[in-house]
Amino acid sequence: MGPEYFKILKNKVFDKSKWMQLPRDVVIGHDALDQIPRVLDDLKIGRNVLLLSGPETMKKVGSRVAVLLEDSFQITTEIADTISPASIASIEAAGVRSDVIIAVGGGRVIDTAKIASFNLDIQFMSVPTAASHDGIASSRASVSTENGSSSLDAHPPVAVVADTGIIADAPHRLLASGCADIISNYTAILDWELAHRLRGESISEYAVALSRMTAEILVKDAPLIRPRSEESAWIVTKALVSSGVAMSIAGSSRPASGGEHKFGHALERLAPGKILHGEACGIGSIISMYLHGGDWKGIRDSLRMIGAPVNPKEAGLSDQIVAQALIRAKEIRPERFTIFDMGITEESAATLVRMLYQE
Ligand SMILES: NC(=O)C1=CN([C@@H]2O[C@H](COP(=O)(O)OP(=O)(O)OC[C@H]3O[C@@H](n4cnc5c(N)ncnc54)[C@H](O)[C@@H]3O)[C@@H](O)[C@H]2O)C=CC1
Ligand SMILES: O=C(CO)COP(=O)(O)O
Ligand SMILES: [Zn+2]
Repeated sequence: MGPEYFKILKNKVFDKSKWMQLPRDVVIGHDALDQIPRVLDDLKIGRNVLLLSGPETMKKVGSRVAVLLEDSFQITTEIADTISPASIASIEAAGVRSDVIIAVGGGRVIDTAKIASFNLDIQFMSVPTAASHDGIASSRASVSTENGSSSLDAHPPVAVVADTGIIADAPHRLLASGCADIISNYTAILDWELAHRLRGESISEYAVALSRMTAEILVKDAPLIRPRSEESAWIVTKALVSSGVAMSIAGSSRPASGGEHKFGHALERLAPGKILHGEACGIGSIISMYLHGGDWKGIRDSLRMIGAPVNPKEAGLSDQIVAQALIRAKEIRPERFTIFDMGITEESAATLVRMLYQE
C-alpha cells in the first residue's frame, strides 16, 4: 500500500465527513449590546467593521452599536431595507475591506449579512433586534427569487449578541411570529420523516430530536410569554438559537422548514408585506398538522395563547388568498417533498381553509 492508496483513502474519508458550523460566542441577556466590543476582542477578527442595519433598526439600535465601537474600531455603516441578489451584491461591494459584518436587525438584515460575509469570506455577528425568526444563529439563508424562495448555503454567525431589553421593547407581534416559526418545527419534522420514509431522503435523528424538543419547551413555556417581558424575550431567543443549531446539525433547514414553510413563502409572495414570516408558517402548520393526522388544535391553541394569528381573518387576509397559497406551496422549492406535495386541489384547499380556520 503506497502513498497513493492513502491519498485515495483520505479523500474518501474527507468525502464522507460532515461539517457542522456553529456560532462560537452566544451572549443573551439584559444590556448584552454593551458586550459587543468585548466579543469582538475575544474573537480577534480585526478592527474594520461593516455595520449593517435596517432603516428603522439603525435609528433604534444600530446607532447605539456605532457609539460603542467608534473609539476602537473603523466603522462603515450600510442600510439594507430589502433582501435580493442586488442588495446583497451592494453590501458585498461595501464590505470588501471589512474584517467582519455586524448585522443589527430582523431576519432580512441578518440573512443579507450572512450571505454577503460568506461570499466575502469574512465573519459576521448576529445582533437580532427582534426574536421574530430562527435564522438568528442558523447557517442557512433565505432569499426570495423569481421561483419563490431559495434556502442558500451560508455560514452561521461567529457570534450572536441578543439584548433581551431591546427584544422585549420590540412590538409583541414580532415575538409571537418567532414563536410561530418555532411551533412550525413540529410539522417540519413530520414532513422530513415523511420524505425519509417515502423518498429515502437522509435524515438526522439528532437534528429531529433537537428541533422537536425546542418546540416542546416553547409550547410548555407558552403561558409565560407576554408582551414587553424580558423573561419572554429570553425564553424565545434561546429557542431560536436552539432551532438554528438543529439546522446546522442537519446541514439544511429541513428540521425547521417543511410544507408549512413552503405555504408560508407562497403566502408572503401572494400578499407581500401583509404577514410576517413566522405568522405565515404558523398558519400553514395548522393545516399541515391536520393532514398529518396530528393534534392540529394543539398547534392552533398554542399559537393563539402566544398571540399569533391562527386564521386568515386575524392575519388580515382573505380565505381565497390562503387557499391559493396552499395550492401553490408545491411550486416553492419543489425538491423538498412535504404533505403539501401530495395532491392538494382547488376544491380541497378551499374546504380545508373553511373547515380548519372557522373556530
Ligand atoms: N436563515 C434562516 O434560517 C431563516 C431566515 N428567515 C428569514 O428571515 C426573514 C423574516 O425575518 P423577520 O424578522 O420576520 O422579518 P424582517 O427582517 O422583515 O423584519 C420584520 C420587521 O420588523 C422590524 N423590526 C425589527 N426589529 C425591530 C424592533 N426592535 N422594533 C421595531 N421594529 C423592528 C423590521 O424593521 C421589519 O420591518 C424572512 O426573509 C425569512 O425568510 C426566517 C427564518 C429562518
Ligand atoms: O425559515 C426557515 C426556518 O424557520 C428556513 O428557511 P427556508 O424555508 O427558506 O429554508
Ligand atoms: Zn422559518
